[in-house]
Amino acid sequence: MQLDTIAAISTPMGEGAIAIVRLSGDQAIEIAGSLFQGVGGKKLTDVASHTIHYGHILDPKTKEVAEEVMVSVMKGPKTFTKEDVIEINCHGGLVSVNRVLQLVLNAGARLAEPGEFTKRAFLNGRIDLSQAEAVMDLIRAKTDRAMNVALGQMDGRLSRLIQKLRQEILETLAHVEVNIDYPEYDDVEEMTHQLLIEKANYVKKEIENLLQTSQQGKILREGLSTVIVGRPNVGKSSLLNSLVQENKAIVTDIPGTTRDVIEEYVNVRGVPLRLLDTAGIRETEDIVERIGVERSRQVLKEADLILLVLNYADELTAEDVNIFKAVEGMDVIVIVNKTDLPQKIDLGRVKTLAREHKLVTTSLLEDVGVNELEEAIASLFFAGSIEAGDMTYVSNSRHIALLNQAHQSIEEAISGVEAGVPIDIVQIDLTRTWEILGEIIGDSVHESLIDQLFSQFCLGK
Ligand SMILES: Nc1nc2c(c(=O)[nH]1)N(C=O)[C@@H](CNc1ccc(C(=O)N[C@@H](CCC(=O)O)C(=O)O)cc1)CN2
Ligand SMILES: Nc1nc2c(ncn2[C@@H]2O[C@H](COP(=O)(O)OP(=O)(O)OP(=O)(O)O)[C@@H](O)[C@H]2O)c(=O)[nH]1
Ligand SMILES: [Mg+2]
Repeated sequence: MQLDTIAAISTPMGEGAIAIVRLSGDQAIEIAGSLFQGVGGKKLTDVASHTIHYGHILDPKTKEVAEEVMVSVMKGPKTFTKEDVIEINCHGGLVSVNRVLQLVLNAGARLAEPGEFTKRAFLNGRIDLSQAEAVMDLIRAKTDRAMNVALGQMDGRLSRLIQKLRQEILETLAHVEVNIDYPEYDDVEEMTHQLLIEKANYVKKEIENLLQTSQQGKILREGLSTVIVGRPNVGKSSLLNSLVQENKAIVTDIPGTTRDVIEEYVNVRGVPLRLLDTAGIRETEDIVERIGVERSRQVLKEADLILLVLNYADELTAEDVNIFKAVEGMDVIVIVNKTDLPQKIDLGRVKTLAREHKLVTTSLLEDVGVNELEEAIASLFFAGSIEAGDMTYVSNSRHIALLNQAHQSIEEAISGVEAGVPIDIVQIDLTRTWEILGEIIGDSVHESLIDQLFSQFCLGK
């Protein structure tokens, strides 16, 4: 594929030890060579591939030294984009790296769009779409486990599975075709039906298995949305601080301290949590606090896990009971906090209200019970099973949506065969399933979708 030469800063925009301007395309080496002055006059166009060279970038107009650099020269196709790639390693700092980028653009490169390097890796056949999406997940991974899922997908784990299923469908279609072409055998119709049902059920089951990993996959990717709720002053913000092991949320003895929802990511025994501290729920005249309480109620609805905090040193109130009602049917851990103070709460009643939910007592002030709470969170979710390293997880909502569609169309094919629908109609459903699965790996996707996906990447990636 013939594409123009692109360039961008591939390191974060800020102060760093080193910053990289990356170029990719036919003209990459020539453009960099026109600006580079190496030791002893060596030319980038003459050097061996996959070598790095010390020298200076000169402004061609003034002949002045713009930067002291190391330049990597990598000739395609053994590069990330499969094109010629140049990486100019500059001193960190925005001015220097921007100056080099400007010179590179003046010398004939075009500023890359966000994700355009990875898009080229895709267009040139190095990676498929689900692998490219994994690159993005990798950058955004917030925990080790999320990163491992992304690495697995980048490695093509999901792609291989999808390809296997597509191959299965293709072979089935071919088989059916042959049977139709030789209808002189008596039992051909019977055999075709049986084969179709068998194969389609296999594919359906595999799709279901994948979809089953999607909840955990999504949790690994985005973190388990965990909302801390409770009346004012029970210790919700103290709990957030204790779990993230930092004073992120303001804690005071004034009820109504937290007004807005506070969000923090934390890894609790390998379970990635997106932890949300909320304003204490109560009736209030204070306008700001009231908005806060309303927000608390809203985030509650989208939670995967509720940490419901009660005060050990206070009697249960109607508000506490209301909060129990608001979280009915959700995954809840009940935390009775402030056990260092004299007991006023009726624990028997708490147990009745908590029903099957886990109950943990804590004194956040004295750091008691936090271990038990972490244990409860971990056991509630992965039950250790996530450790199984070579699982394939589906975590991307685009993939999940496509798998659901594929599942529906394969079901239609199966019920079609069972209802005695003509084979050519069934073939259409199977072909459709094959196409939908292809969209996951980018085999049959529209260009606008590809553009949209890659535009979500960082600039320079
Ligand atoms: N400096 C730098 N670091 C980087 C990248 C980069 O582009 N530049 N990457 C960019 O995201 C990642 C590494 N990803 C890469 C993937 C494949 C190839 C590559 O050239 N593969 C060839 C050659 C392998 C070989 O030497 O045999 C190939 O598979 O054909 C390079 C980088 C992370 N670190
Ligand atoms: N004695 C005791 N005090 C605690 C404990 N946990 C928290 N506190 C104190 O209780 C007060 C309220 O704690 P916060 O964490 O701000 O409570 P909150 O639920 O976030 O309160 P709002 O944001 O107002 O809803 C603070 O003075 C904390 O230091 C505990 O286990 N024991
Ligand atoms: Mg608070």
